[in-house]
Amino acid sequence: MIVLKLGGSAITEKDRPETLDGKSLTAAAAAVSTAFETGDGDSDGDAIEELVIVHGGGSFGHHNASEHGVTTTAGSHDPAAVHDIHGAMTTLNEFVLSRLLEYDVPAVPVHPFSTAHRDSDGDLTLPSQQVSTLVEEGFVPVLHGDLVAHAGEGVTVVSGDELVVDLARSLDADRIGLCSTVPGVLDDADEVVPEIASFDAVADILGESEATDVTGGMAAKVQALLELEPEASIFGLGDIEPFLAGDEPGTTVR
Ligand SMILES: Nc1ncnc2c1ncn2[C@@H]1O[C@H](COP(=O)(O)OP(=O)(O)OP(=O)(O)O)[C@@H](O)[C@H]1O
Ligand SMILES: C=C(C)CCOP(=O)(O)O
Repeated sequence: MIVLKLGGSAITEKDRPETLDGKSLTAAAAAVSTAFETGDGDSDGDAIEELVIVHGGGSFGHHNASEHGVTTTAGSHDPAAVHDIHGAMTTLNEFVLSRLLEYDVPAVPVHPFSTAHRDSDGDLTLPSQQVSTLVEEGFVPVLHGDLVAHAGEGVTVVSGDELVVDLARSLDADRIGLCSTVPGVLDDADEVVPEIASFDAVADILGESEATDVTGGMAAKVQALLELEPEASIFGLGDIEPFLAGDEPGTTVR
């Protein structure tokens, strides 16, 4: 079981509201298709059979959430905000799904707003039975960063990264990959840091996203991945194929 996140910064023009990066999305869909269908998808030469995709927001969702003052902790009770933010994410989800379908990946949508919630401490509950059943039935579920019902706050944002971590646990994933617009976590000299084992060791070089982002950029990503038992890789668009083939491109978070 592989959980792969297509970062919003990789598949959209993150600094231009609601603008897709069509070329990058096509490259991502082609790479997933190669691994899923052709038989050279993993190190044994077998096609990948169990894959869950999560995508982020990029220029869809973050701008809308920022305008409405909604973050992962600060909520809203305004139905217009819900339609605006969730609507932007489902629009992007439609783009992602149709591109994957064009490449014969059996992609189907799962919208976290309709299935997940947070309690008053902000802890997320994301039922995974629907996702695992879809996988068993041969589909590739495609979830996305979204809004979720949040006790005491109305609705708050759930990032794709948080969904990845939650799904990796509940689905007992073997491999976790986060594709972003950077080739990995970069040090002060813009070189890829090959391995991260503690947050303190890299806290000084980790920052937020350069574009509008309500979920914390690279720092939040690394922090979330360090909580996981299995290793996770952070890599750029060109490394989706090697990752799905069994390599550990970019930065490995252990
Ligand atoms: N040390 C670092 N190495 C690499 N990127 C960093 C670093 N510090 C901050 N960043 C920023 O983090 C961004 C990646 O995080 P971001 O949350 O934008 O990625 P994403 O998951 O692809 O997008 P989204 O959150 O929209 O899904 C990079 O584009 C860069 O601007
Ligand atoms: C801003 C929204 C609604 C989702 C953000 O998801 P992310 O891009 O994975 O952080």
